[in-house]
Amino acid sequence: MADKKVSILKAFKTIIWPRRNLVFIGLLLIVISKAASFVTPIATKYVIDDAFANKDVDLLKYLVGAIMIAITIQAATSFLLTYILSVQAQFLISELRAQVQKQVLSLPIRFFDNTKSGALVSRIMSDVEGVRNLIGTGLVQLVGGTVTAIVALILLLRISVTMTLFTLLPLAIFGFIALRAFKIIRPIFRNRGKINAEVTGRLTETLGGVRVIKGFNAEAQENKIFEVAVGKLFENVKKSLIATAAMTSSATFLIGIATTGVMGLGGYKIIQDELTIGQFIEFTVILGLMIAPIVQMSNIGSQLTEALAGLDRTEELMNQVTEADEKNRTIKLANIKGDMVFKDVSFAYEEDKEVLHDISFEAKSGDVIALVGSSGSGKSTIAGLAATFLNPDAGKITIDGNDLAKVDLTSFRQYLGVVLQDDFLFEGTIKENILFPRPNASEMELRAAVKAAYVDEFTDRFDDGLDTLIGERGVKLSGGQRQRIAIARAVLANPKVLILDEATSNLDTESEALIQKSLAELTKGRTTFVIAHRLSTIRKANQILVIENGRIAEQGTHDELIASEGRYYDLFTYQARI
Ligand SMILES: Nc1ncnc2c1ncn2[C@@H]1O[C@H](COP(=O)(O)OP(=O)(O)OP(=O)(O)O)[C@@H](O)[C@H]1O
Repeated sequence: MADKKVSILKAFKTIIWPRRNLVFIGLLLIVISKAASFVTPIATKYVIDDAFANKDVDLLKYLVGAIMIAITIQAATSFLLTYILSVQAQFLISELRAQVQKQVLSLPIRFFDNTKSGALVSRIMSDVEGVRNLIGTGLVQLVGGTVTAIVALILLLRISVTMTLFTLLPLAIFGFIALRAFKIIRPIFRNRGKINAEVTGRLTETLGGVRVIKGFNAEAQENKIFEVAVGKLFENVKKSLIATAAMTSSATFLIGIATTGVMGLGGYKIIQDELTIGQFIEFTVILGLMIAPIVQMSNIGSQLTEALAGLDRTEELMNQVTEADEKNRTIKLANIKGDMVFKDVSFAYEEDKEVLHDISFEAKSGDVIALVGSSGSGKSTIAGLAATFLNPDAGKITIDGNDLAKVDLTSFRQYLGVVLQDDFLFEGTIKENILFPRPNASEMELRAAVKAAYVDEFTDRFDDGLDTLIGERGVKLSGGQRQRIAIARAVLANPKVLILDEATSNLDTESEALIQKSLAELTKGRTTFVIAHRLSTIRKANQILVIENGRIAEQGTHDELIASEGRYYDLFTYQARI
């Protein structure tokens, strides 16, 4: 998968061809600009050989005028070139970023379990930047440069065949070296993106987990890991620098040889009266016009290489199967009641390591299903399946009789709500965080949600109330307060199916009581799967599933399970004791 490369042809088809008009204008501009660049050397020859020799002031005026016009054209075209192409390239970069971000968000949860978020940030932000060189001035320069080199070559041959042939040999050697160097440089660039993503990924994690790092006094270890990672990055940059430097210096050396040869050979021809001084100067300047693009090629070549390497990685990401790609998801739910049935459901995260076995139960609309059991028994996995974050490997989950594996995800998830343990709050105001699932909810709905979750109990004490900023730039909230915001958010979303992962952290009794009340409010009339830690929640549940090693060990209401004095009874009496 990693070796699949974006070919120049493909990049041409998908990126350049759709913008052919702009690229064509770019090419036209570069041809005009390059054509204008020949005016100076040719005019110089006439200045020296004719105007000076014949003391022809009129010719001099005419030639100086021509040079002035040519220079103006060059300046204008180069400005337009950058303006048109670079702006278009940046526009394309923003478009691509948006596309990649969209793609990333449409990937299944399992993808995120295995990918560092920092790495994804780098994929979205940096990898697409390479197209700047494809659509921007890079490619046009390359084409323009090649055309210039060919025209220059013809002009040089017309001035002196021997001198031209003499310069071609070192240039051919350089071309050969450059081609070899690109082969070496491309994988280095490919790798750089990968290393960069790794480093950013680790760094994001380090900063996010700073409490754990400090708490375990693990700074030194973390520094070491980071040092090794940046070291790898350095090695990569060093390699590409060396390869580029070798190319540039061989260019300097070989061009030096060519120029020296021209000087010697040309000087000899002047002495022999086979060449005029004007022609000699014309030759030297035109030679410059031919060499410049060839040397530039090394630069542009590595830019294009980088662009293609970035696109390789983008392409890899774009080829990942998204949730929406699942073709069998054809049932669009228009409205749901919320009856959910698990029938013989099995699931494995990794092949041959089944973590859920033959899970069967029914959740009637509005029921609260409490999932209890020891750590790692499979409670979150069941909740993940109910939320369509995971798909069963065997068996079936139905919603109102429809196979959940065939249901269009958006149509189901609009009726889904989640309140997770460490619920995610964004930087912004409390109000924005509550409105997050339904930004256009009315003020009344907002108020109702705020009341139901007892958020006003603490926001009333803030000067800015619901408009108080939270997060890095605002107030810090307690665990209980954060939970209440998450609950208000879920109330506002008004889901039919609710996944609730109760926080295990102990809250003070007052906060606990408020959360109890708000949860009772939230679960009313919704099919709720709750990974339950609170006895009060469990007691009130319509059905308790005791999960052990991926199986339902016991199933029933609190009273039933207590009466049967089984696993639940043990768990309950143990918890009640402490
Ligand atoms: N993303 C994953 N990839 C591979 N294995 C996983 C993944 N997530 C969970 N598991 C495994 O699946 C099993 C069930 O995990 P699950 O998270 O459902 O348990 P749980 O009952 O919710 O545990 P806890 O109460 O500790 O949260 C565990 O053995 C766990 O190691």
